[in-house]
Amino acid sequence: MSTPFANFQYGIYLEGALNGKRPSHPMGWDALEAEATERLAPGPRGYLNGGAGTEDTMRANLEAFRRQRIVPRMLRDVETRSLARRVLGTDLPAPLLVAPIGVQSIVHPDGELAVARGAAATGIPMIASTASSYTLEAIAEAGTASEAATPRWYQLYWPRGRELARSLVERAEAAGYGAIVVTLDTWLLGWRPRDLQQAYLPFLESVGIANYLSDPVFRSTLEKTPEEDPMAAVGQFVGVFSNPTVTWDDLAFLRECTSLPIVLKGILHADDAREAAARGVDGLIVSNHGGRQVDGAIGALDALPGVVDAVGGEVEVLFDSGVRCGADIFKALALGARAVCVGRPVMWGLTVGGEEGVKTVLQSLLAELDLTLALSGLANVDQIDRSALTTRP
Ligand SMILES: Cc1cc2nc3c(=O)[nH]c(=O)nc-3n(C[C@H](O)[C@H](O)[C@H](O)COP(=O)(O)O)c2cc1C
Ligand SMILES: CCCCC(=O)C(=O)O
Repeated sequence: MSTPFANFQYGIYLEGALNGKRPSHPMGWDALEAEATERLAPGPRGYLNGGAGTEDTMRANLEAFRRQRIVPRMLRDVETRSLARRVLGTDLPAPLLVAPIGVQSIVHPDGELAVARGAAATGIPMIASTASSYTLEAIAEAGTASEAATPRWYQLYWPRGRELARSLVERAEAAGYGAIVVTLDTWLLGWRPRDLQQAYLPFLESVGIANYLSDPVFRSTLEKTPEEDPMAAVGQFVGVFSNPTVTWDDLAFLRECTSLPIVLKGILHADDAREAAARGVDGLIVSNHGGRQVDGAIGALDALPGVVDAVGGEVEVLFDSGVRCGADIFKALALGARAVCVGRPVMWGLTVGGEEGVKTVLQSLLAELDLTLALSGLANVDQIDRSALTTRP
């Protein structure tokens, strides 16, 4: 049986030919970005599209993909194909997830609820951010309304105060999230000139703090309820959302809090990957946060092979930062990623078309990946390896 994503594009051609019906949003990745960018108000636009400092690392993420080129093989019977892959003990329809992105209601009022629904419709797991505009419980419910089987993961910003960390993790486990993704690269927000220029930070408008306002431990630290004094709650959030004192030794505490797989997001150095493996974590995400944190940092794809070589056999290595099309997913898989997370393109789909836009972006990525696989002479994702690529100087 061929992949469930095969021939997605023929459906679009047919709709156009038979019914004169064109897709409601752009089908080219650059056009999608351009349309979303045009629609957004300056504050959210800068927040979504911007990076740290000179944005050198944000560009390096894209350039790293352009340096890798696929060398297709021929005459290999690619009629029967599969994108399916088991990731952290769960069978996924494809090695693809939606990266954790906070404050999604700044681009569309339905925010994470629309992403949860759009992702569930394709079977692709969403990683819900701690800094979401809706509570983690509401996001879980939105994601199960249509397709009960789609897994979801929870991304933790490790806060100041272990009891708050425990509370968030226990809530996520109770709400059916299947893994805890701890983000390591954002103990402090990076230097982001586009946001500084506009004095724009969504949290100051109370966006992205729903999980805190609904948390009994967080609420117990406030003198007045958030309903009585919203700005005091925002101030408290800014003070506790992330905890730069956390070290490797603290991971043992997290392990005590949950039996779910633990994934560390933001690993770039092979020695950190080895340390993570030695501490018994289940997975890593090679990521530089989309170039939003350390300007001048290595392009994420350039860091991937070193991390895979260091620990690929012991720990599942996932990837994000700079994925813009099906070929990019293929390239990251070829360099050893077990699965790939897509970030900004999903937000552009959300901006342009809400739930439908998210669904279209994910379906398009899957269809493109399937076609890239087949046209490269491969029948399933396990056959993608480094021999499929050549490096352009
Ligand atoms: C607007 C925005 C918000 C983000 N919020 C979070 C977040 O709350 N938690 C997190 O771990 N990463 C967050 N990230 C980083 C993404 O998970 C991911 O690493 C990044 O988007 C990858 O870069 P790309 O989208 O350019 O491919 C955010 C990224 C963007 C663009
Ligand atoms: C509290 C920070 C959440 C958003 C984030 O991670 C980003 O803007 O990159």
